[in-house]
Amino acid sequence: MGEPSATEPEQPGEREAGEPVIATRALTKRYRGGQLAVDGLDLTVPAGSVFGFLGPNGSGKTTTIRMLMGLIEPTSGTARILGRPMPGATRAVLPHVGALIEGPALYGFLSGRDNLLRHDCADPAADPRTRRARVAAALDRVGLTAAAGKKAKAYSLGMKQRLGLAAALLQPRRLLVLDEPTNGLDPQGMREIRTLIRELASDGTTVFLSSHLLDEIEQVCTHAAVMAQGRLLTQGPVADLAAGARGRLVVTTPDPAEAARVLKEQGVGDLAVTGDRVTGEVPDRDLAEVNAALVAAGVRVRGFTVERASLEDAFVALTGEGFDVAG
Ligand SMILES: Nc1ncnc2c1ncn2[C@@H]1O[C@H](COP(=O)(O)OP(=O)(O)OP(=O)(O)O)[C@@H](O)[C@H]1O
Repeated sequence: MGEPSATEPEQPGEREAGEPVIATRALTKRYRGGQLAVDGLDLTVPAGSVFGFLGPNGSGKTTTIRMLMGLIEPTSGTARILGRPMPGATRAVLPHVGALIEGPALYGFLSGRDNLLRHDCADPAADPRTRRARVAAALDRVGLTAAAGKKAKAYSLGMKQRLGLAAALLQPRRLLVLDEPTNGLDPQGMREIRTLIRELASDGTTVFLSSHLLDEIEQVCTHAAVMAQGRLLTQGPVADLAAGARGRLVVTTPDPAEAARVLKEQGVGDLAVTGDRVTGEVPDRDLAEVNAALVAAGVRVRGFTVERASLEDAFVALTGEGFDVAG
């Protein structure tokens, strides 16, 4: 690790409470072949957040993560992690960052425990005197203590992923960067990893995870950024992003045809009738008046609500198209 200068703190970012854990300005990557993979990205990841980096395949998530971790140089723009510039401060920053990128590198013929011991040996910052205890604690953390003696090749995909997370947790971390941590897992494996992420976050670790799964982001993340074709569409608290898209008015009634007619008169657009449910865009006028108009027209109203918009609604509103997760 380099000598700290008079102007740079030795512990990255600790001086600046409240400073974002990740901040990029106009971060751009054009690959040699000419492909503009990331285009002018301004990303702000608050300390303590579980930050979902969402986008379809090919939208530039992995390229961004590789720039953040100092694995590739940006074409232009800047990235700061824990208040320090990347890739310049890579050696000072990375000991505080646990990463799981493109699946864990494991030796199948070694046990889970021996994989972690080996991994820790390769880390020059790791203290050999505390190695066994740290490996045991990391195995415990991810629920692999009972399977620690099994060869890694006998592990399920979910167990391998958890072992990869354990490797990232051998040291106390201020930031965890996880690239598609549930990719390829069955629903049970996904649940386990999501639970683990929530637990890690509740200890105060900032977690930055990429995903192409909208519901995953809604379930585990406090904040999110949405990427499409290398560009940032939006970022912020998940609740705000979803609220940015308007919900839908839902009227439940045994008189759906008459209800649809009245709602149309009341200025409700994009009406759809399915069984006893009539849905439409939330109109600009007072909903009490809309409801009163239904009742005045003799429509028997069983239910009258505005369904909360999901992150998917927000995405559709932003892009004008569905969120295609194929591939
Ligand atoms: N090494 C490379 N050289 C040239 N082009 C690349 C390279 N790596 C990625 N790309 C291209 O850059 C774009 C963004 O890719 P990237 O892998 O960052 O997206 P992603 O959102 O992480 O997608 P995925 O989830 O499929 O990994 C894609 O068009 C991809 O083909």
